[in-house]
Amino acid sequence: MSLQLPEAFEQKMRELLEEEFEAFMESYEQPKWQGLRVNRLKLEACDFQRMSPFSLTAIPWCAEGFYYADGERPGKHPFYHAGLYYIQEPSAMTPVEMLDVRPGHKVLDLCAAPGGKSTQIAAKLAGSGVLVSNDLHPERVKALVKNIEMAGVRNAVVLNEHPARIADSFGAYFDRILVDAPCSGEGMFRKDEDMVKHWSPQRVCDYAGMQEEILEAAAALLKPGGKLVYSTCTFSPEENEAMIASFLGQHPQFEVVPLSPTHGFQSGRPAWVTEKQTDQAEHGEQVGHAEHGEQAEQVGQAGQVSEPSEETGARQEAARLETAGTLRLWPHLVEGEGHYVALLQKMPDAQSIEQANTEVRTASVDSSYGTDRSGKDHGKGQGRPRKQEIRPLDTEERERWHAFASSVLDQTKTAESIGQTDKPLISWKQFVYECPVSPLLLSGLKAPRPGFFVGELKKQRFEPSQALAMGLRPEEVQQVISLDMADERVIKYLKGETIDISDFPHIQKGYGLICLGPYPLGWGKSMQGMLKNAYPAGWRWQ
Ligand SMILES: C[S@@+](CC[C@H](N)C(=O)[O-])C[C@H]1O[C@@H](n2cnc3c(N)ncnc32)[C@H](O)[C@@H]1O
Repeated sequence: MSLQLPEAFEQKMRELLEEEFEAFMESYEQPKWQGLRVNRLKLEACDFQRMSPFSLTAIPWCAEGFYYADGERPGKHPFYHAGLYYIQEPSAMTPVEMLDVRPGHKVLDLCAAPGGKSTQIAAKLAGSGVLVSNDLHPERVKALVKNIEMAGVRNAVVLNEHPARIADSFGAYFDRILVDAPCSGEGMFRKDEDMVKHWSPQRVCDYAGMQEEILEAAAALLKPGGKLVYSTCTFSPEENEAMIASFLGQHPQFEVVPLSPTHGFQSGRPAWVTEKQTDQAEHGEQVGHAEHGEQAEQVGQAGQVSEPSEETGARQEAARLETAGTLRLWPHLVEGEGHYVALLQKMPDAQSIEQANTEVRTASVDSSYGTDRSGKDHGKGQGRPRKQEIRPLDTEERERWHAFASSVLDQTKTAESIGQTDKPLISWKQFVYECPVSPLLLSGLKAPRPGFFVGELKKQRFEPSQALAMGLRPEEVQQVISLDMADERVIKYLKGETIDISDFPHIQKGYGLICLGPYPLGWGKSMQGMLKNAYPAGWRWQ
């Protein structure tokens, strides 16, 4: 086997898997599975299948998911630039499939970058409701922003925050929460050899600490009756069943919603939650990280650990058994990499522990991320991120927006629907967003995208964003230049070149939406039969 696995990992898996160990190890000899997920904000899976140049095979657990063949490069295709699909590892499509997202829901994706699952959630919301996508790491947030914009999502806010700070601001606001936790990544060893290099038993413990903190915030952010999916791409019981058992032990208002082990998935393994781990959870010393809440209360003043009560012991045991309703995806049993998924529900009658912060504060965001049309980061090169007010557009700014909307968009279809009372147009510096939540909720939070990025206020005019182009349908725009797949101008446009559009005589001076068939690629400005390219530098065909 060319892949050299850490000895301690191999030994641990041998002990856990017993007679299944050989089959598990043989999976490392097999090629990794590659998948893409069709973006239903743009088209139906069956329509994509008809026009796809790739050899697609359905992924059984995701109606929009397909395997593609080795050697194919869907990331290097104009369809990719049109946001028609997202390249996603097949097993990674499972957590959102289990989250039961419906249009109108308020959904939080707490560990979202680079955005595979956020774009999957957005497709399930179908433009109605709210998606808040968060990630702690600023560099990864840039990719998250781009992927959400490329998918044409219009109802998302992107945050770059500690989950506890989001909980302070939003309280129990969300119907659905995804915690796709940072983890030791054992399930990705076949796909990403870097994960192998960085693995160690200590890192498993470190990740367990992070996961517990993230789950604690998620618990406060979920509405009573709401559902939460916790997922990892690792095998270690400490980060999976033991994490869920410990969480349930401390949060009696939550229960596991059992998931069916179909498609070759396996049930969670309560037997792998060892007495040692249960004791650690009960006594508030989850391996390698800080104590929290109820656990910490059990540690006496002199640091002595008190015996858990009979009731606590029974609760821990019940919690351990509940993990049989969670799912494991094994690379030797499914056509995908290793994953773990648990679906939890907050009891409908649970008291909302955290109330939404109703204080009226000056809304402000801290932004140094994301790109404008020139490919520059918002706020980049201006020193450290600065705080500035989010505010509604003033009358003169609104006029600039309306002048743009009435000359470029089809007002009957769009100008009416952008910036209405439930989603006000707000500005941060010169950038304009349609905000799908009350801007007060974003007060003091780092929000690289406090909503759908519509464009920029420039001197005396409004310049539309790439995000707006990707979020529109051609019928919402007055001037559309629709090119066929075979047209060499498609690649030229994606490379940022000026293109000749003299064969579109009806196109007048001004903004036009360049489309690949009916799917937007970006803006251009036409003048005398030529189209000046407005495709952002960071998005261009390489
Ligand atoms: C497994 S990855 C998420 C993948 C993503 N859900 C997707 O489908 O594209 C875990 C993410 O958690 C982020 N992260 C790490 N610690 C975090 C924390 N304390 N709060 C929020 N996000 C965190 C990492 O930056 C990483 O992007």
